[in-house]
Amino acid sequence: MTTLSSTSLPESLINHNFQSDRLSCMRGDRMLFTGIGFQLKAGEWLHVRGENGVGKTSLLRLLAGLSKPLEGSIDWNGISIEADPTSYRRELFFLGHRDALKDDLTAFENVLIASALDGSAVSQDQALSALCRFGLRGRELLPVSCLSAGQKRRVILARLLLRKATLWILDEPFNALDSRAVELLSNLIAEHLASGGMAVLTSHQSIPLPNAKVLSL
Ligand SMILES: Nc1ncnc2c1ncn2[C@@H]1O[C@H](COP(=O)(O)OP(=O)(O)OP(=O)(O)O)[C@@H](O)[C@H]1O
Repeated sequence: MTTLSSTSLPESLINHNFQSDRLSCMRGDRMLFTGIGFQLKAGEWLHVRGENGVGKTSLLRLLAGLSKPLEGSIDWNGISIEADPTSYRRELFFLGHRDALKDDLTAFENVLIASALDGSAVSQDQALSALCRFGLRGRELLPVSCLSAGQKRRVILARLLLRKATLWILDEPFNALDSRAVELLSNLIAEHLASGGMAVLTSHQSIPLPNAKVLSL
């Protein structure tokens, strides 16, 4: 297995650290999990695995700061994500189950608006080239409502390409993708990790990426 040399990373990334300790989560009257802990450093990723309904999405929503744990801590660079949620969100890209696209806008408009809201200045050329990289040439000016499930997913992945986030939290990112798009996304995640990024993914499939840590719920 390849390991990242800390000397090959920019100074600003070497000390990045994402960590949780003793997390527990309750949904309805059911305790989904207790005592969950992990630590990720620059270039590492966490594969969250488990059967349907075990709590993977619930865990990712906690890690993204979208809901609160019953107990336990989640720290980004040694600081609780609750203490400075704005800085944390700037470093984060979260891909949930739902596509989070505006159906009446085009793929191109969706990418431009999402990037503006993220605070990343993206040019029209960059947006078009990201959509093309994900095979959407010729589809970029269609309303998203006219795209297939896999094409909608590809629009989100074009956003991922443009977003300069250090931590990617991706819930079932390979869902609805064909084999070409799976390869593109795998390459994109590999590039992200090689440049010192981190990722937390759920997937029922094995993912051939280096520097994996596995968390089985
Ligand atoms: N708001 C809620 N209220 C009550 N129960 C909930 C709520 N959200 C989730 N659950 C329950 O919590 C359990 C875990 O759901 P979750 O979506 O985290 O599972 P998962 O491991 O991601 O499943 P899958 O592999 O099917 O996507 C499920 O039984 C679900 O019905």
